[in-house]
Amino acid sequence: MDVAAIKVLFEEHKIRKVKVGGFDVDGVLRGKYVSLDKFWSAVESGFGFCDVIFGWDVADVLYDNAKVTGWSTGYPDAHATIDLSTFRVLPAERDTAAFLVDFVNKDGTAHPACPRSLLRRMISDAATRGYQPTFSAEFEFWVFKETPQSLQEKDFRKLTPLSPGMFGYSWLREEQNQAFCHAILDEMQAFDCAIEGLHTETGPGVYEVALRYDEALRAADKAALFKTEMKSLAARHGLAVTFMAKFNHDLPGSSGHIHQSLWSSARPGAAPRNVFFDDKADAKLSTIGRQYLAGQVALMPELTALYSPTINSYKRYVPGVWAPLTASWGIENRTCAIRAIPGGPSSTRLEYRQTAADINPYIAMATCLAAGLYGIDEKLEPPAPASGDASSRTDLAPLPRTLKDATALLAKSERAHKILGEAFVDHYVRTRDWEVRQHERFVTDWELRRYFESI
Ligand SMILES: NC(=O)CC[C@H](N)C(=O)O
Repeated sequence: MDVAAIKVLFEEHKIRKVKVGGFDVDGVLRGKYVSLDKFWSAVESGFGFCDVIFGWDVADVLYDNAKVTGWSTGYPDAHATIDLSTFRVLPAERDTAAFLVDFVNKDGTAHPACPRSLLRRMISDAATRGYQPTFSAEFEFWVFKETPQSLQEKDFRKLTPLSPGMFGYSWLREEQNQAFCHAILDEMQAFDCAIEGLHTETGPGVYEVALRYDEALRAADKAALFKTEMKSLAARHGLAVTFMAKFNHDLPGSSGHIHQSLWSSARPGAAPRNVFFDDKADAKLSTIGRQYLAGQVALMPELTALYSPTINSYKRYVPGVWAPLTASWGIENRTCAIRAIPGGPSSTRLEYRQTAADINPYIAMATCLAAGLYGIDEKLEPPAPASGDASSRTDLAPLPRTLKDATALLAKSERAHKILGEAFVDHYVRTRDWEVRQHERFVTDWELRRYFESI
């Protein structure tokens, strides 16, 4: 989209203000309002954005081990470039346009810690092999009758869910919360985050949304923006949502599954077709599809820290709640980390099920793509598809069960460094190492309840 097209859109929507933002390593959208004058000059030549957004953690505490920025560099500005094609109007601020930015170095190369730039690089790696990745995300999230203040006051405990009881696919609960459900569907459509399906999952106040598929960068934008915008939308309804992987040990976790296929044109100018589809193959999955799948299965344990980024991600990995425990795949098998979905020429695809709602969509999608392309490059053959409960199989590689173990595997993975780039993986490992250390020193309420009196 060029400047002239944006000017027409600004006229049409009577835009008076602009908000620009970029996603950090934890998938948090960091942004600000800018005046129209500032916006137009930034469109021309970019603008400065303090690089502390890559120097602090999810709670704005400064890393003690980062190399990309820090006290030693003085936290200078990173250079941000506005992606005009991400134009949106904010649902609750109808005169305010929103744009996403990419972070770049002074020489124009991508900033090593910028997740959106990482995904761009993987998409361009796919393009050099002739493939266009088509992705989508689905998220489960829990909704509470709480506000940001009440969450703090209650210390995140004894929260009131939007609705009581276990009631999956509940026609009733949706009707009882109709204003909220309609707002999700209508506002997300208007915000270019179109939803294919919305339903209650099993648990008090838990919903699942399937976002419509799109070209990978746009799919990641939609996933990341959905999570951000959902929090604002809920607040306007007097509600709060969480995308934690596991907010309560007694209830199911929240998935963040990623649907994937690669598309390619047989010759220049021809319409692209889904190269995962082969009508004659098992599960309709072509050789390219099998190789892509094999790459993801082979690299799954060592890339887990990228797919499961928080301490909490690993609490979801328990038996009996459809969260995978092994590096496995199966045909229409929801106990596996990857579900092959045999469909028609356009719908045959892979569902990556290891990931939870706490993913940074850019990093998770970039990692899926990098691992899949690795499988194609190496012409890997996947293991036999798992049937029955793949989580209880002891012959399949287990997934790491803590962020500490997953980070150690990632740190020593030569393949991860090769396919995702030294600079990004080095920075990412540092951030996860920090996260582990932050957690290790913390005394939890579980410890107090268990040991305080009795030990
Ligand atoms: N929708 C589902 O397949 C359930 C997923 C499950 N809640 C998980 O954490 O992975």
